[in-house]
Amino acid sequence: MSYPQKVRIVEVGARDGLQNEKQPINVATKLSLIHQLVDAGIVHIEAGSFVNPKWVPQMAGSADVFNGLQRQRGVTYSALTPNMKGFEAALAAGASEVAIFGAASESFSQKNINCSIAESIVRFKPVMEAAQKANIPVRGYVSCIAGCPYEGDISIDKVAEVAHTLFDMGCYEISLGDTIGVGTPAVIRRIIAATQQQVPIEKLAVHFHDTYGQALANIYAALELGVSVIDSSVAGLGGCPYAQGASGNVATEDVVYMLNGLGIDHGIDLDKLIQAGTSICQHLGRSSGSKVAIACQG
Ligand SMILES: CC(C)(COP(=O)([O-])OP(=O)([O-])OC[C@H]1O[C@@H](n2cnc3c(N)ncnc32)[C@H](O)[C@@H]1OP(=O)([O-])[O-])[C@@H](O)C(=O)NCCC(=O)NCCSC(=O)C[C@@](C)(O)CC(=O)[O-]
Repeated sequence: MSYPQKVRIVEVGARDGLQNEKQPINVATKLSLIHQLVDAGIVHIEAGSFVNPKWVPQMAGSADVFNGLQRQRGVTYSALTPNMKGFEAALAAGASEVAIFGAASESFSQKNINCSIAESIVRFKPVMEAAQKANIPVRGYVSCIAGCPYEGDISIDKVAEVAHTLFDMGCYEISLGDTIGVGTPAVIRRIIAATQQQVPIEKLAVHFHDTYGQALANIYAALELGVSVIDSSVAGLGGCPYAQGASGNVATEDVVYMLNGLGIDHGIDLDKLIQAGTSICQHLGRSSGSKVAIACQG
């Protein structure tokens, strides 16, 4: 079986991971997490989100996070931007990349960003144009690829269609999100096979939540198909505020351990990564969601 020789990890712990936390997390803690992750070798990190703070209070301090970064050369510090207001704030804060986030589910789109899928595309267009003018790369997300917390089953054709629309608009990469972690490898294979008819496989990333314990198996299936970009969250932090019951993203430590076993290059120091996860878990007063971190720490 052939896999990509090299994988890029997109670390989403500081955004997707922390956005759902009920307890306040100060800017210094977020910065410490981001700096530790970069020190561990992460080169692509979602550092925050410029959304309505009434909707996602935990991301309210994102401008301060961006302003406080000790930026390292070669590291991408990205932010979610659902509309022009978010984009302008991200630009002012110095985000090196932004992400627009759509969905393959109408109901999820309404709950998450307060508009239909078609309306979301209309809102994204000026963001794309402004980003192109400012030379800021734009990543695109498609949520609910394998199921929706409100509608259940989602058409694979819809996933491929939304992915194609975002790619066609100018997103350099499309991240396929199994927001509630219901996918299994056979389903994920079908989704990727259909989507790669519309978006080249090297432009696809996978973003799997581990709610049903399927994330690593699904990533393995994606690797077999040639996907080489994986979103993950240190210590398996996270969940989506608009997807009841969604647990964290797959833990970065567990992905790195699996990549090590497969001999796939990723550039991350597992010990330092585990340390970063331990620090944030201690701060949050909870145990790690990474099986590898738990095993390595006895
Ligand atoms: C998208 C909006 C803003 C639309 O919200 P809206 O209510 O439709 O926006 P609006 O344009 O009608 O404005 C209403 C109010 O929101 C404010 N507003 C408008 N835009 C912004 C902005 N950018 N930043 C700050 N404030 C903003 C605006 O200023 C106004 O304030 P008011 O006059 O009432 O005081 C809202 O629905 C929202 O903030 N939603 C939160 C979405 C979110 O962050 N979800 C979690 C991330 S997505 C995710 O986790 C999934 C993913 C990506 O990880 C992949 C996966 O797992 O599947």
